[in-house]
Amino acid sequence: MSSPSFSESAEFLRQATRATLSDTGVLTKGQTVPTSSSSLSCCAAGAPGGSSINIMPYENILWAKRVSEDSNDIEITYATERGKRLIPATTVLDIDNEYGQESADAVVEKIMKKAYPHSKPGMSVLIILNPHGGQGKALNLYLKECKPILEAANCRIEVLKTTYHQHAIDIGREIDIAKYDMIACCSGDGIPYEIINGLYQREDRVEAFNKLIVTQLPCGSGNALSISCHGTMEPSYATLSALKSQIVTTDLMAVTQGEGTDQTTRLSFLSQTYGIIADGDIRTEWMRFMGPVRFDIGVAIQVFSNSKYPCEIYVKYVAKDKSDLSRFYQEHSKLQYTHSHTGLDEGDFVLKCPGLEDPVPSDWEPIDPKLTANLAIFYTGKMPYIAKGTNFFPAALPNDGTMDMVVTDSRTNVLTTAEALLSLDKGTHVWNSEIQHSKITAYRIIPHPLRHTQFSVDGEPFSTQPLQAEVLPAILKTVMKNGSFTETGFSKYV
Ligand SMILES: Nc1ncnc2c1ncn2[C@@H]1O[C@H](COP(=O)(O)OP(=O)(O)OP(=O)(O)O)[C@@H](O)[C@H]1O
Repeated sequence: MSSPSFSESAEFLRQATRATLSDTGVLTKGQTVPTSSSSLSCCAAGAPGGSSINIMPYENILWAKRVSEDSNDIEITYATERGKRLIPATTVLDIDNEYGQESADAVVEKIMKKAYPHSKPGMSVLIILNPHGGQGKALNLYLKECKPILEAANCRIEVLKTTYHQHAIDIGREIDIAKYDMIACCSGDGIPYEIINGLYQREDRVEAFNKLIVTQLPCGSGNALSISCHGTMEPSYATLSALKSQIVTTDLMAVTQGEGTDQTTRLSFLSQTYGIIADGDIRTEWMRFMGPVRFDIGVAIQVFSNSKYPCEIYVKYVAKDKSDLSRFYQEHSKLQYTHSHTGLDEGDFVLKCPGLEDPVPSDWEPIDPKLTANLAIFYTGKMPYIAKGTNFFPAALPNDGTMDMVVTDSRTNVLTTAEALLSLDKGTHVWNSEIQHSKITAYRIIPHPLRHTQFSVDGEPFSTQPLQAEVLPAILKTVMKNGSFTETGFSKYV
């Protein structure tokens, strides 16, 4: 099915509508500009005397330009709600020049500055599209929801489709970084993971991470990056957020397995898990046709069968118990996380922890062996939402230099575990006294090879060799709608 082109979906008002600029948007009086009921989109307000005032918020404006050299009328293209998604629309306005002798060009410049306070208009965007993503829906979602917004915002767009498993690693390793401002992954979480790792494997990785913004336009079945950063699962809303939001440099986690020359390190932006959750994902691979619900089923099966995953875990804590963690969160959540960052150097990518062949450092603590002999869930993460409605790491902060760790014991009453898992949407599970929740900078986990299982790193299967991870602070440029992660509600409880 072909998607509506921009000109088909736009609503043109041929006659210029009188308008003025306000602090928050462009105001039109009397005549109605196409509007929507969404607060994110344009909204109409009643004015005294029955005439209406319509507000087109700057955050929805994609482009402004003079209609022609002979006219002072200004054509504005903006995102407006249609059903559940945003589409571009265009209107022509005769904007009051109440700012002295300003020319129409100066008014256009003013609108564009207000429309793009955090980013460059007309970015050069490389779309990495996984045609199999989201049970095969990714291409259609891109054409219908993302492309019209990108085109209306005058982005330079190049699309690369992945044609084999891990293709995006090769793309990240080989692309000409000079050509792009942003890599937008029209996919699930697998493609951003691969792109980040491809960039990491480049000789010029410092330049690559200094230059490129990596984001997700949610077209997969797991879209944690978009939910955590854009606060939405809707690709058109995420596209608007990708173009407009503040750039934040987030921490990543370096995950190492193997020793000496066999050592491999991968970057993880989301999470690593071992035990029930990893098994729930891996053992239900065959249920992929069911979509995300397969994961819930997998976890429920493991919880109710009281599965345990014996291992040893050594941790470098920053905030071990819940009260330390609350204090740490209060201090760090107030910090400003946005900055334009071009100052990385090779030292930022060098691992600081000893290799797996070396002893665990003396300032790392073992988790109680009685617990790890009966481990149910080991989960470390950097982003709050690991799936829609799953607020697993509500205390996660973009660049606090830590990862959040959640550990549970299979000896805990099944109903207590189930209750904790049922409160994942609110993120209140971390307050359950049976759940260990800490902020850490590094860990080593050594599974006891008793059963056939795997680690899951950003949703990708990793073998059950010993695994070590450490935080690489503030190295990935991404965009976050409010300059930080999507609200989790954690601050209400600290
Ligand atoms: N053309 C392709 N053929 C086979 N595998 C592919 C292809 N393109 C990408 N992949 C693989 O698909 C996997 C999942 O990608 P992605 O996260 O985008 O999709 P998803 O719909 O969220 O799937 P998942 O349910 O696995 O999270 C990645 O491991 C990636 O390497």
